[in-house]
Amino acid sequence: MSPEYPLGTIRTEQVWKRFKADQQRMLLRDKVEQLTRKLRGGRGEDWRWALRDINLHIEPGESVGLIGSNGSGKSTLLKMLTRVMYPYGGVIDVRGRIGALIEIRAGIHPDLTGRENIYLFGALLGLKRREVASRFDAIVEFARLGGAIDRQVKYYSSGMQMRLGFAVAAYLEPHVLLVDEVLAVGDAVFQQRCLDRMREVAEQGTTIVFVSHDLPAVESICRRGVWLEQGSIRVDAGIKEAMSGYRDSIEAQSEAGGRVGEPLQLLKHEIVGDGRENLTTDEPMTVELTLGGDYRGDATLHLGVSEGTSSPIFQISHEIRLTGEDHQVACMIPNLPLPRGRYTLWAGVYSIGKTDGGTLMSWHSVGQFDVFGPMLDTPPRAVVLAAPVFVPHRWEE
Ligand SMILES: Nc1ncnc2c1ncn2[C@@H]1O[C@H](COP(=O)(O)OP(=O)(O)OP(=O)(O)O)[C@@H](O)[C@H]1O
Repeated sequence: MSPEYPLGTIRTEQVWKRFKADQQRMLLRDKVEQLTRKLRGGRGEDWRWALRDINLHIEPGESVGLIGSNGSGKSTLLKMLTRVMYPYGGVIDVRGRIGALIEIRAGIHPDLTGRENIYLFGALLGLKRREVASRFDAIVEFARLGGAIDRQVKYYSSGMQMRLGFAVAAYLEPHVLLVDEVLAVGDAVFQQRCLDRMREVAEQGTTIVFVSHDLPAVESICRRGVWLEQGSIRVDAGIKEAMSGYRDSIEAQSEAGGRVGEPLQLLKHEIVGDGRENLTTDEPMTVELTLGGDYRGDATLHLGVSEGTSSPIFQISHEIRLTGEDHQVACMIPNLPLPRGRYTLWAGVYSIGKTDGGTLMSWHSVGQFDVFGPMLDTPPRAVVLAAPVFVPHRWEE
């Protein structure tokens, strides 16, 4: 790369990465194919592309969320940015000091104490001892390690190791901060503090690349979203646009989920408000369903509501008796606890019984609906709401 790119720049040009298929997880069919290739004089090796032609230009100070389903290549890309792995082809250049938390134990030496690890890491980043010393207290304080700082890291719990790893990565003032899923190891309060710290370092001009399946957390930190699908960049856009495309694709996949051949089908559904009008926050909502199928017996019907993603905000259940005829059932919620927005309704039916308990209609998204009413109040920075529930309330002073 030419030296004119400033510190904090990340550039990847036509990056490809492949792995040998995991021998242990290889299906018999793959094995037969591999042997056939060998017999025909081929190399007999089975490669899978984990990343295909990745071109990313990230400017200093940008905060980028890498999203995508399991196995789409997010961690592999992050590992290559930290130079833990090298590409098969293409060029990767990350300018400046890199702080990375990509695996709980990455970069942490178990035989050294927490203190020694902090100084070692600082030295590896090219910081002077004095520079590390001036940040030392902040690291220990953030990681809540107290007296354990002079204990060997091998005696730390995984939560303590993660806290040390994050504090070191985020407080030694890297030009680029790379964070993978690992935050999930910490408790909810610590996760909030990490998100808050990431926001702070972003504001100070550090470039951030954040990988997580916790979409609200990614949305609260990142301005730009890169959605990876089967090793390729599917969308590289503003975080809202990238998220909404990714969420739609999760929903489409679950709607397309193989329900053909199940004993029950959802023939009709309707979601209506009071007097069959629009749905409004804190007003009634009625869900009417017609189930078809010749199953006879007792079953549990589950309904759920999610906001875009596949994790419902709430879920309610009801026992029903199926007679083999079309079955109509309605559920009324007197005070809809949802603020203004677009939501997805989910449904599933499972039989009750000693001998034949099982899936009659698997859990899947049924349709979307809009709620009119107040917007949710904006929380303070880096506070991630697990779900947007409207709580009726009144203030007095
Ligand atoms: N060391 C490895 N050896 C063989 N295959 C690997 C290796 N690391 C990753 N892969 C494969 O590369 C692909 C991409 O994996 P990667 O872990 O980067 O995906 P991911 O998007 O981070 O997934 P997740 O969300 O589950 O963490 C997967 O098919 C995975 O099985």
